[in-house]
Amino acid sequence: MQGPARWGGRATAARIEPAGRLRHKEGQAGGQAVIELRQVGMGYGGRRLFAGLDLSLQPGSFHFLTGPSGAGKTTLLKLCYAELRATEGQVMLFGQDTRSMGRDAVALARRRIGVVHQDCQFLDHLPLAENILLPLTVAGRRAEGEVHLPELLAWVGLSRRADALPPELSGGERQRAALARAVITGPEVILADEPTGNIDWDMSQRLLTLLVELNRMGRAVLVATHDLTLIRAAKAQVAARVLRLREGRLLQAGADL
Ligand SMILES: Nc1ncnc2c1ncn2[C@@H]1O[C@H](COP(=O)(O)OP(=O)(O)OP(=O)(O)O)[C@@H](O)[C@H]1O
Repeated sequence: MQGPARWGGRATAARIEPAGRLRHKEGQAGGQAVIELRQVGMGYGGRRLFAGLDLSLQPGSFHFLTGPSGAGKTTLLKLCYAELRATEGQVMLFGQDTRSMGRDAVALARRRIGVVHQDCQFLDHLPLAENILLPLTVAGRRAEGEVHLPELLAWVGLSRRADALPPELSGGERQRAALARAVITGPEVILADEPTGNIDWDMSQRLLTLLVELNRMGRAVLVATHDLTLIRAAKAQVAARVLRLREGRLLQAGADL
């Protein structure tokens, strides 16, 4: 595994952060949350999933979100990056209420959030490197990405797979590629939905380490996962808060985890 010592830790972190933003630390007194949900309610087709839900992600924080299948973890993540609009309450992105933001403002805020989706889809006809560059290509910032790409690929351990097509990748390689794609724009927040869903324990650990490293670089990280073993393993690496979504309520998990 490539650890911070091997690839240069913080110095490298600065280089894989093209946007050159941030360096907040968790616990900055009274600091503005990067994402905040206030009394949020959400449901589909008249069926309420949750209500009165509060969540505040501070810069530099690390949260796990757990809960039974169908509790609404993916839905909650989608609210956090304004993929969905809440049916009740306020969703604040970087201090702005999404209800009063136009489409462009929401799009700008979303660029500051990197998302690793549960199914991590790629364009199968494009090599891995192109897929990772895609968010910057679309934003007209491809050249910026090309400068950082070799180091980013090395960081996720995929230097030798740059030319591979997505269908040729293993599950763990896909997850790491998805993480690289999520961070190439230099987001301030990383939201990961079951990033270790289909990969073995060693690879889960490796992915966890990458997320912890991102967090040490100052990013807020929120990971939705069923995997309580992963959460327990993370405790040795990071001061993470564990939130449990269950029967429409979001609770801080106790010492039983
Ligand atoms: N677009 C949608 N339309 C209707 N119902 C939906 C939609 N998306 C999700 N649901 C339902 O909402 C509930 C919560 O789904 P969600 O995917 O958020 O849960 P989850 O906790 O992430 O589940 P899992 O752990 O299985 O991924 C489920 O019952 C799901 O079927």
